[in-house]
Amino acid sequence: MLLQLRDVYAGYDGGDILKGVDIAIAQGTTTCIVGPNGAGKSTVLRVLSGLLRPRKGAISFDGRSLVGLSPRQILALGIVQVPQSHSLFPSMTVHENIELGAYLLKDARLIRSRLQEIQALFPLVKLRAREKAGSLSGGQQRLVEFARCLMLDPRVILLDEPSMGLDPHTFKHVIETIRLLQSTGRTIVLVEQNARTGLSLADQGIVLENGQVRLTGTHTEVLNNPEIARLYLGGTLSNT
Ligand SMILES: Nc1ncnc2c1ncn2[C@@H]1O[C@H](COP(=O)(O)OP(=O)(O)OP(=O)(O)O)[C@@H](O)[C@H]1O
Repeated sequence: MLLQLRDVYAGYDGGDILKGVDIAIAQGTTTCIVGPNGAGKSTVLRVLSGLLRPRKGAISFDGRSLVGLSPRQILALGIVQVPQSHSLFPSMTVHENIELGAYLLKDARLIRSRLQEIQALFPLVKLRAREKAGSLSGGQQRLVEFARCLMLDPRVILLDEPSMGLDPHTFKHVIETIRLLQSTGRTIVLVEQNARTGLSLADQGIVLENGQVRLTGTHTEVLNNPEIARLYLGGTLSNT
């Protein structure tokens, strides 16, 4: 397994939010974590990115422990989180924003070649390179945020509720962008409120409830689990 959490306990001043979480993620797959508000989904991403140190338990990435590493060290190992929207600098150009994604890199040639790869994958990044990021549509800005994270050539991409607050058009754009990231063979860990959509993008589905993994399975196993369907995927999500 590329990424593994074993019996992880983590939380804030108020006590543990994650209470013995076990998650195993294979290289090149997409895992979607669903569950009710407050279940600890974002907290799982926080322990993976190093923003929150687990109180107990093990987290390993490609055979090495991540516990105790700083967010910067974890980033340098190739685990990046795409920030929730509005993280671009609107008065800077698209190109300048993309370049900021390379801030850990020193080698100008490497930066150039990464930029070319990203432009090939996201033609918009080249087409609109000189325009201010703030002049792009919401969906285009999200796309630039996703593209920017590729400057570090990450092995793992963490996405926290990428669909949150988006209009249907932008939402479609974001789903297409996630599919594009998947096509590059990246490992993706996705937390998604829109459980049906999130799970349909994923190889593996994880239902987190009250800081514990309630169910792990393929996305169809999770989608078809009668109890899960009733609790989390019921009528309200059926038309998304
Ligand atoms: N920085 C923080 N300090 C203290 N408590 C926090 C902090 N961040 C989150 N919490 C608490 O931890 C619990 C789990 O939060 P988390 O964000 O992981 O939930 P979630 O499953 O992602 O749900 P949501 O969809 O509501 O974000 C919540 O009760 C929340 O109030």
